[in-house]
Amino acid sequence: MNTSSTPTALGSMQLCFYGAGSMAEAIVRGLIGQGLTAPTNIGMLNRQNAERLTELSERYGVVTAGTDAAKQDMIRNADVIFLAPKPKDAAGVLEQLRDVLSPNQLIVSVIAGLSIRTIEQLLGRPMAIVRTMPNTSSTIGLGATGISYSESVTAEQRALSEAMFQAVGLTTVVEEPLLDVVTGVSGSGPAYIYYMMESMIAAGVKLGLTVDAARDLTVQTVLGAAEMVRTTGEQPADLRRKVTSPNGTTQAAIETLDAHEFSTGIERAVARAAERAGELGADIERSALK
Ligand SMILES: NC(=O)C1=CN([C@@H]2O[C@H](COP(=O)(O)OP(=O)(O)OC[C@H]3O[C@@H](n4cnc5c(N)ncnc54)[C@H](OP(=O)(O)O)[C@@H]3O)[C@@H](O)[C@H]2O)C=CC1
Ligand SMILES: O=C(O)[C@@H]1CCC=N1
Repeated sequence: MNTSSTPTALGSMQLCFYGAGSMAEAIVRGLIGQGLTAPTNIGMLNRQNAERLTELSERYGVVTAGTDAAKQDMIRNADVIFLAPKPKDAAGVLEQLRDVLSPNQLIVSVIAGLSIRTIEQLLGRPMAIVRTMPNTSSTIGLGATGISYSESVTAEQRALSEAMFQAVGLTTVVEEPLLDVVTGVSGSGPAYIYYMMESMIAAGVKLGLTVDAARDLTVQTVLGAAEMVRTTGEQPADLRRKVTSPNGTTQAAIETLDAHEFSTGIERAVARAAERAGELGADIERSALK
């Protein structure tokens, strides 16, 4: 991935991941793997799972904070704070941060549905906030991240945050309301592909392939199809037509998918995920107004 625009400042900054789950790990692994910062510049904390923090520290060499005092220090000393708890825990986390943050710190949220306005309400003031929607493929540098900014985010902070997410994949800056759509397409998207792969593998096995053969063939098919779209620049629909011989096997399969309303199902799934992101955000907003 392109790291040529990486601000050199990042290497000397302290990052704090508030929440040490799957998404936080995916970003941390990507940042370290791409050499964007040293593990010792990365702090991670969670609510109570000490075993998880030990695992992360052993795996990546990051600094972790288990006690309340260590957590407070880590937050206070951070230049950039990534908010990575589940949406249901977000209001509590922001209330804990309210009196600890200072105005020069940059907040980067990965929390689905949580708006910049609600973050500011819960923090009690406007701040430099980067709202993002990444995905777990950031782990291997192939993430896809949508990004929006609060008004006070400076050009330098924008460059910094885009460089961080470009280090773990591609980024696209969108108007904030569209982040829910990004959630439906690429935030949740890996799960749709995994689900399809599960079905393809199960079908192959049911029809006589070994599990290994069904898995290998499915993985290579998905990888090859994605690379074909990416490298040829052709539309997926055109590439699909090239596989589909008149009255052949693919046509028979696509007709079967159509009979099960495949496209409608995917469209509805993306729209429902986007809608669900809005619902999660509205729930947090209600907590903010209490
Ligand atoms: N997973 C994904 O594919 C994606 C997730 N996201 C977003 O990322 C966020 C995190 O998701 P994910 O990583 O899957 O979730 P996980 O459940 O894996 O991780 C959540 C983390 O938050 C910590 N946490 C919860 N409450 C607190 C608290 N009060 N103080 C400190 N830490 C706390 C948990 O700690 P403990 O274990 O100790 O309770 C845990 O480390 C969500 O908001 C989600 O919307 C965005 C894009 C993709
Ligand atoms: O399922 C979720 O809510 C999170 C957000 C996007 C992917 N996982």
